Amino acid sequence: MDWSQHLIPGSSEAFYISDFITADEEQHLLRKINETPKQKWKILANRRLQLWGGEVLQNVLIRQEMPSFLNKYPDVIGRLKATGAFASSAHKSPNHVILNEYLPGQGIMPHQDGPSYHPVVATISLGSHTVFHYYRYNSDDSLSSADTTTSPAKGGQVIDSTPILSVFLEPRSAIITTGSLYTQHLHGIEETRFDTFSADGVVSLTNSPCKIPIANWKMVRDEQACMTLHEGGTLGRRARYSLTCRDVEKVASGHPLHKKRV
Ligand SMILES: O=C(O)CCC(=O)C(=O)O
Ligand SMILES: [Fe+2]
Repeated sequence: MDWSQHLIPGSSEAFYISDFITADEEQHLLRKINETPKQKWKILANRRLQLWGGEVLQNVLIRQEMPSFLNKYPDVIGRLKATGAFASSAHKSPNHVILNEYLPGQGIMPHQDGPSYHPVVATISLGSHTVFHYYRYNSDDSLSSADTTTSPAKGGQVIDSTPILSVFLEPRSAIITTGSLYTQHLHGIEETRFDTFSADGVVSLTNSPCKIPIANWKMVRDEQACMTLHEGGTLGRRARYSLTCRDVEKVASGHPLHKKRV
């Protein structure tokens, strides 16, 4: 993988790959996601999610088999492994996937992913674009916080509401976040039904008058998105499904792979 070609301008730790999966693969994944049994969904206050590869308990993965739509067709896991992004992680490959569903108007508050994972995350977007922001803490004395999968800032740390880096994620793209962008910063998606852009890749934030440059706007391929980013305009969000792929460094031994632990 020629990483320099995918490096997001303004960052040395985030990489954007458009069309990481094909439109046919995306349709297949969306169909499989729709067909998963209801009880596989975990219902949160403002979105639903599924866990694949197992559950993480006290930073340890209790393994379950990956579904074939993640490691056979399409072989998302193998393709991510082949990029080399996980070359220095414990298993040299993601072993855990969170599938998040965002209906229009849903998002995820700024948070850190916590210490269970090797500090590389690959996120694949399906079904809709979104705008993804990275934030920093305001104070220097910020403790490195989260001990769960997605916990908001804790312990009185103040988050700077102006993102340090903002990216446009097309359906079928992958974004790979590494290093201090993972370990020291937060990430989140605003809760909005529409994203409003002004010319040359600038997005309006929903909760403040701020306008923020989209760092990867010149890397976007989709024709309509490209035009909107160039000329300004509004893009409505559709239902987005994201695959957040990571390597949980500690894996419990001695548990049969196929049996779910209760
Ligand atoms: O949906 C996304 O793109 C981000 C999800 C996320 O940050 C998480 O699951 O920790
Ligand atoms: Fe996250």
